[in-house]
Amino acid sequence: MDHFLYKNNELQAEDCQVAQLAQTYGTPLYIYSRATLERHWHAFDRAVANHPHLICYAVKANSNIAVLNVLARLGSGFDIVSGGELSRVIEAGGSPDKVVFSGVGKTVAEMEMALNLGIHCFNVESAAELEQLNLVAVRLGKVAPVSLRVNPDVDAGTHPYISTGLKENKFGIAMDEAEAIFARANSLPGLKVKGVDCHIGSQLTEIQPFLDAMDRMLALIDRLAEQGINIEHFDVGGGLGVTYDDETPPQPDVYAAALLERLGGRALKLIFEPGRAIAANAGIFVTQVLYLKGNSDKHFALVDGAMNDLIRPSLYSAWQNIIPVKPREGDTRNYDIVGPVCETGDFLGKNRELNLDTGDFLAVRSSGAYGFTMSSNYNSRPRAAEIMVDGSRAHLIREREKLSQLWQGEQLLP
Ligand SMILES: Cc1ncc(COP(=O)(O)O)c(C=O)c1O
Ligand SMILES: N[C@@H](CCCC[NH3+])C(=O)O
Repeated sequence: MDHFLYKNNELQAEDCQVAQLAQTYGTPLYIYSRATLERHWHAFDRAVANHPHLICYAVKANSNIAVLNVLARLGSGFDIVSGGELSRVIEAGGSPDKVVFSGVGKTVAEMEMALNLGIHCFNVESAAELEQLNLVAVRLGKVAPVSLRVNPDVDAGTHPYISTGLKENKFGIAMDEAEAIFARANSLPGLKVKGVDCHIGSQLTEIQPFLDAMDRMLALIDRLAEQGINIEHFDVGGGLGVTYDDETPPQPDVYAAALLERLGGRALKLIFEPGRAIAANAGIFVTQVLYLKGNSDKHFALVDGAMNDLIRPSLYSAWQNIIPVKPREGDTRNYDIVGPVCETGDFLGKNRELNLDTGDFLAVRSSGAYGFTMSSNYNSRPRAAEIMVDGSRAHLIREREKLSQLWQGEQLLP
């Protein structure tokens, strides 16, 4: 069930009126639905309920502390890519022993932090990183649980910028080097081999690339077993897509059932790292029309939200639905919805048929993932506020940035 629906011709966020929220908290504004976040997480967890598993929500999709806390309370694990994300998980009440640490460039300080907190597993992405992690662990008198991220060289069929499982991408260890690096990991005193990991890309709408990757990874796991290297878990990564427009990605139950079937009775624990599938449709981005302008063939709606708040349309030419918070009767016009940033590429959507007036609120749907987390202060614009609705209640979970925060920490020369 969608928790952002019209009621009496007004957009609601759960049981709250979006227009009222926009007036109370100001725009641009991110609004998340707690019920949707919980529903999406449970959909994943239920899909593998009969198999040993851990759902590690990918923090990069939406790292607001309240969002992480909602998921931590459900018992979620977390997939992190930095010390910053790890500290957010801890602040939000997440368990370090359910954290997997992905990323190609972990620093020594981040390794130390994660070892001292006792995370579930490091997803190691290169031979060089493996050696570094071993040194750090030995120095601290610890043994690091490791999984090697192997690049299965499959085409995820997604946008090139968010495809990660091809040989030409920077991620993971090449399949033909994997066995030797596993053997090396197995011989190092500071490491304990736990798993195998892959992640082939984001916003996948077909199941086949996941299955192709899985076949290659399972064949590797079987070869490792022959060498006496026993793998406890298989981390399948994230990447399950969502509906932005008319895509029909598999639902988590269909996706998980297909993976479980491929597993063929192997007693491997499965780790999932979904980000977008949990957070994207749990959020909207609300912006207000500042000015309408146009000429005989082009109409622009200048809104107070911009590419610094929501960069997906500019960066990936991503299409996200833009809907009026209070739809008007009457004729529509073809608008480009553009922000105040001084870039031609600053748009939230192009060619949208809408009936607009100055002061109207618009909602950009599916903005709960890779929205706020990718925002910036470009043009010295303060970051938007974030709120979470929970039934008829709304909670401010991050205040709009104040102008003075934009230069905090910067110093004049003496
Ligand atoms: C290693 C890893 N895990 C999980 C994710 C989450 O991906 P998604 O939000 O597509 O589920 C990503 C991002 O693509 C990633 O790089
Ligand atoms: N930020 C991307 C997804 C990247 C996933 C991170 N590995 C998006 O908005 O679609």
